[in-house]
Amino acid sequence: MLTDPDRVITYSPALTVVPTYECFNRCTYCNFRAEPGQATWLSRSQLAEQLARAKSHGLVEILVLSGEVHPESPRRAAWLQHIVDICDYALQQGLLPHTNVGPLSEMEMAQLRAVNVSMGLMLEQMTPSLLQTVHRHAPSKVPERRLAQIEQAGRLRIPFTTGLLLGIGESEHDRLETLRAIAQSHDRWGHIQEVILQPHQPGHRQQQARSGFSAAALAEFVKTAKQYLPAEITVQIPPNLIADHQYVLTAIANGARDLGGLGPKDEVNPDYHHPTPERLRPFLRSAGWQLRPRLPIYPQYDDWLTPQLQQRVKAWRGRLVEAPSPDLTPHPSYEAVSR
Ligand SMILES: O=c1nc2n(C[C@H](O)[C@H](O)[C@H](O)CO)c3cc(O)ccc3cc-2c(=O)[nH]1
Ligand SMILES: C[C@H]1O[C@@H](n2cnc3c(N)ncnc32)[C@H](O)[C@@H]1O
Ligand code: MET
Ligand code: SF4
Repeated sequence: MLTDPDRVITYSPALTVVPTYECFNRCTYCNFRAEPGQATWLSRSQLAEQLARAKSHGLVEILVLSGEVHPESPRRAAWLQHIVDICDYALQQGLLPHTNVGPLSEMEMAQLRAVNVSMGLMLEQMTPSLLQTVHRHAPSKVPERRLAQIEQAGRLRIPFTTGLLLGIGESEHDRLETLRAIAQSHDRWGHIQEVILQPHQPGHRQQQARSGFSAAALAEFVKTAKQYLPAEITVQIPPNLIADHQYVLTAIANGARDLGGLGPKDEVNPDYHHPTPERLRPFLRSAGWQLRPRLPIYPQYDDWLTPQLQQRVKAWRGRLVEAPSPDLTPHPSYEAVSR
């Protein structure tokens, strides 16, 4: 098939799996968390059911997103093991896990490395001023701590996704500092495959409703991100958080090339449905862009993985090459599953 590689926009057919919603942090913008002790952990039968559904819909990535147990809690080890078990089971089912569960010790991260094809942690923003506001009760969001995580991932050679949460009280200058920190870490380790520009959008569950980050400002910020980040890092934007889809095209014109995980439910922002690839494809095509599924690991990192994981990834790359989209097109009932 002849396609201009410069006119391709990617997404990852993904299902988000949540080990637990309980979280000891209280980010004021969060629509996800439950009080520690007040949420059950995902059971094996629930997981089995979700993964079966993911497979029937042609999804490939299992995005493991979790609330967090305090690093010093006696329940921390069980929490980590629960996450490892989920990734393990997803691999057994032929799916590819990507875990983003907050800061991890070096041992914890090394353990997850063996069962993930890539991992992630949003840097959010580097300015410590947010520790007085949205992150006042969120020890996991200490910027130096998160930056140290990104460094740790580089040392462990883990293909990594990070990003900025925009519109949580940071200044324009703060955003540049955050981009610079990511660029510097990548210069040291070369491990950042993509950077998510995540516009904060208010949901119905959050503690403090501030207004969302505008679609126009996001599209404009893509330009800045492209200036500050190394060219090989892909800029990702979430189409469900961009109310007016014309701005998706503006963001693409400004350098965004990926639409992130598209799946039946956005667990982080349940008030905002993902558009289906079927809906996005003709819309992008009319502007001259081809929408294509990708794996949660970018090809340049395949040889960083253990031989076992490389084998899994290779099997999927074969399928992606042979059948760029029909094979991965979600089932027609996809929209019906939303919410
Ligand atoms: O891979 C990631 N995807 C993130 N996603 C997107 C995710 O890829 C998917 O859009 C769905 O959640 C998949 O069902 C977010 C979506 C939101 O609405 C808000 C925040 C995030 C944050 C992440 C993230 O940190 N890592
Ligand atoms: C998993 C990631 O989700 C992001 N996140 C959390 N809450 C929201 C929200 N209301 N809007 C947008 N992004 C959010 C944070 O950046 C976190 O790190
Ligand atoms: N708790 C993790 C973080 O904030 C990931 C999920 S957030 C909904 O980084
Ligand atoms: S954003 Fe993540 S760390 Fe913050 S409260 Fe929600 S689940 Fe916890």
